[in-house]
Amino acid sequence: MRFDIDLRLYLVTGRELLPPGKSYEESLEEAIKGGVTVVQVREKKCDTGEFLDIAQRSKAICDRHNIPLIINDRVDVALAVGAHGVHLGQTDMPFAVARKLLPPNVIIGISVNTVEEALKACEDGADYLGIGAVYATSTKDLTKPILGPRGAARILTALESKSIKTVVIGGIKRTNVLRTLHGIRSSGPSLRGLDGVAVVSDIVASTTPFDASKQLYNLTSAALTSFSARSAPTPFSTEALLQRAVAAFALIRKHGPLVHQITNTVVQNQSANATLALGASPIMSANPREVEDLSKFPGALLVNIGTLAEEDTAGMIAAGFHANQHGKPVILDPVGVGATAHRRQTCDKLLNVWQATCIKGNPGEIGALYGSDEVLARGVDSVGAGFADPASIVKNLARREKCVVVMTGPTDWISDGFSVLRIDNGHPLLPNITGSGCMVGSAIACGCAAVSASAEQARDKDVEDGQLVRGDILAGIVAGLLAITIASEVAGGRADVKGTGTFLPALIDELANITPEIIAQKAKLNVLS
Ligand SMILES: Cc1ncc(COP(=O)(O)OP(=O)(O)O)c(N)n1
Ligand SMILES: Cc1nc(C(=O)O)sc1CCOP(=O)(O)O
Repeated sequence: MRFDIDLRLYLVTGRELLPPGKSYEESLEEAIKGGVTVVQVREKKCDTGEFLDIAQRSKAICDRHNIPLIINDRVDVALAVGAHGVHLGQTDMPFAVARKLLPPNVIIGISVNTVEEALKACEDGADYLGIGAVYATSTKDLTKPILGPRGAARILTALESKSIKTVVIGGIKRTNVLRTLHGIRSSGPSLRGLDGVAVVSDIVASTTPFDASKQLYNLTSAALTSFSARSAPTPFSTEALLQRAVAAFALIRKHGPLVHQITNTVVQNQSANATLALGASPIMSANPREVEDLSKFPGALLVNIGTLAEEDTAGMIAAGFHANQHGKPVILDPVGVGATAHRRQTCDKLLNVWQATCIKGNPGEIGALYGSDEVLARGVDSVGAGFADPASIVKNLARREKCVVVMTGPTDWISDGFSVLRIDNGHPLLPNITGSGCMVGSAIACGCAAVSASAEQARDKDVEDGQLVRGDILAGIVAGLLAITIASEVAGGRADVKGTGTFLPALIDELANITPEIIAQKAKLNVLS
């Protein structure tokens, strides 16, 4: 029977990173007191005698606090100090040899960077996997590709049927740990997530390792507890969702939340006017120097890659990162992502840094993100008849990206990865004005901003709940979609609207005129599953 270790906060040591004046023992003990649940001694530069000495001193501290100790690379050192386990990389002693040398109760963890390595380690009988590197790190010279949360999630998806424990490593910090845990989950039915995170510099390089590990532990523990308490959401009826969406719409007017929009130069003005008409407050800025401050206001962030200027990308990356950190919903509008390799690479980069709350696109854009060529894009537009099975496309992409996916068109298809819904509101003039899709993105962002601001106002900030965003996000998204599509119907039906030129100002007027009652009355919403 092997040790059953709690992997929630796995400290990997790094003596060379200690801040001046902090001893190794002091730092380790403070980190353990803060919440570290397992310690790995990692020494890459010392000889065997020094390694043994450090391992013995670490073991004494860990024993005092009843925390298991793992030794990096060296089976002999692990045996000599009576460690609870050994961590082996792909080029270290082969698993089978280490297994033979170690007592049966000593655990073996294996580093993996690919699905193949993960499956092989499971077959061999490893006790846990260290998946990495998730992000760039200066703690180690990486020789394998950086996985990003989505690459790590692909490994977890391949482990659907396995019971092996997993942690991730590489660049994990207090600022990104929630986003990491939320993003790295299997796309399969089990939705399995990680068992913990392994951290070096965010704890070891800190002058206050107690605080660092306490925060990391609280965030990780709360997130993992919230995942284990959660199964597939309870199914809901069309009527119930409509009620939620109507309530969410009313919150836009009640809170007037800030909607930070990094959007393209073609539509800035009309997106800002649509946001104001709905009752929210737009701010249009891609400047990396101010996105952190903006992320502190309740509301939402919209990232629209429509005119993708080089200088805007840094702002998009930083804005999403800080929005995740402050619990703000992030809406990605991947305009024209199918049109160029640069747009595809940019979306990949964005989605590997931050976790989107909602991805909204036309069929060409959603197909390009999904990796399907069933519907092709011409520039920013979709071409062809659409997907044969749009419900499966939105549901599968939502599961993969851990967010709500909205695919717009005469019918809007929406999924959170569990339910699929459709909305059949809209007017034929809507797609004929430039930037109508971008305004839909702004309306969705307004709905998300409202439910999030309302939930943030109500929550007890002293209790860590492990959530990345709060509020009834699906209802907020549906509220935004219904508001703009219904407003387009009313505007398009007006006698003074003669074509696209008169339609746009009428649409802005009708966005301002729309009420919860009009939404409840005119919604063509259907929950399909
Ligand atoms: C928990 C955890 N995961 C991965 C590693 C990396 O181990 P390895 O591949 O052996 O590389 P080095 O740490 O030896 O540089 C780890 N140490 N811990
Ligand atoms: C020891 C180690 N192994 C990695 C891997 O990818 O296998 S990354 C890494 C260093 C992690 O340090 P930090 O938390 O400071 O980024």
